[in-house]
Amino acid sequence: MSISAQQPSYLAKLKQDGDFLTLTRDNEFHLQGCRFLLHNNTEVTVHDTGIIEFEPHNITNKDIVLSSAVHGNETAPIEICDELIRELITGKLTAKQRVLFIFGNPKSINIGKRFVEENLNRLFNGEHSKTGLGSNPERERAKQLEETVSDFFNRGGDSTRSRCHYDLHTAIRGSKNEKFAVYPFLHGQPWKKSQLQFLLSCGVNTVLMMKSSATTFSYYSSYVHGADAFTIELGQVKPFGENDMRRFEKTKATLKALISLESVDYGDFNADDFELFSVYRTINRTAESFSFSFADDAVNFTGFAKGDLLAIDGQTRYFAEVDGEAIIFPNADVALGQRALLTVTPMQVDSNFI
Ligand SMILES: O=C(O)CCC(=O)N[C@@H](CCC(=O)O)C(=O)O
Ligand SMILES: [Zn+2]
Repeated sequence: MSISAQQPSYLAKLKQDGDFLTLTRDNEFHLQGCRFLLHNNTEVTVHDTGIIEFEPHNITNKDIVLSSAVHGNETAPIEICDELIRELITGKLTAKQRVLFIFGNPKSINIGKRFVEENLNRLFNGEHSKTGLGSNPERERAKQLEETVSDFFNRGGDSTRSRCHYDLHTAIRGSKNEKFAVYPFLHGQPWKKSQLQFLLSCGVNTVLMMKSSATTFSYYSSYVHGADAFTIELGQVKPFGENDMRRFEKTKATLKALISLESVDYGDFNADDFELFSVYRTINRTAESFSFSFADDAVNFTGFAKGDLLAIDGQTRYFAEVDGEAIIFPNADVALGQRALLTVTPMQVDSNFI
């Protein structure tokens, strides 16, 4: 980002009301950057549309990335981040840690759709620049977001600092377990109980352990920057104004504490507090004719008996291979070659949790 010497015309209003979300929505593709100090000496940097950083004047030990609107119609996470940003700018909340907020896809917020041309959350980890398709705004945005996150973590300092990235989403379908997180593939590294405790404090007691690399934003931060990164599903997709914000109180309070305290105690780990799942397999859509055997309103975590038909992809029929194989993120409408379904089976805490 280039920050010009001349302060932008939006600055006085932004300082007064903290409404970075409206500013982002009014500038779908680009916003002049700027830097300013709050009364509490926090340095605020607007990097571009939808990208704002807070750097407190005190010594910090955490670098926190909070993203929302990677899918534009997933409004509850946007409303949560909007509130946190407003409170930081207006001084109601004081940052004690470095924090970078990202509204991923501003135009998709405005059209109320998951994406405009291409699913942004399939374009990370370099996928944005792979040959095949020409560029489009989502590919450019994925590249910019990777560069911004890299720059943010690198400026934070060495790897003794705690790096985290919570990518906030809501799911298309209802879910038996309303809130759940996806723990990206760690390539054999152990899963962290302290992160599960953080998630529990957010009201998230269900976690899926991925078994392979991905092109998602959370996998990128985990794999490339060693961050504790998760995709966090906070409920079901709803339009603005229709979210019951009482359902997000624990998440908001936990994020506020994370940002505004030097350290937070999330209590002792107790395996019984969690429902953990291991990804059993990923089913991609490869044919034009693709359908599921279950109803459009079948919820995430619905389990099937061994031998039950799950999906038909062209000539291929997929049957449940084990009793209790449960469906996550079924979506028959994805582009060819993309994930149409994840299935999971329960798992227990073992020695690979530290
Ligand atoms: O409900 C759905 O079908 C999708 C909800 C969603 O956007 N989930 C993320 C999960 C990303 C991950 O696997 O870490 C996505 O599909 O991008
Ligand atoms: Zn999403």
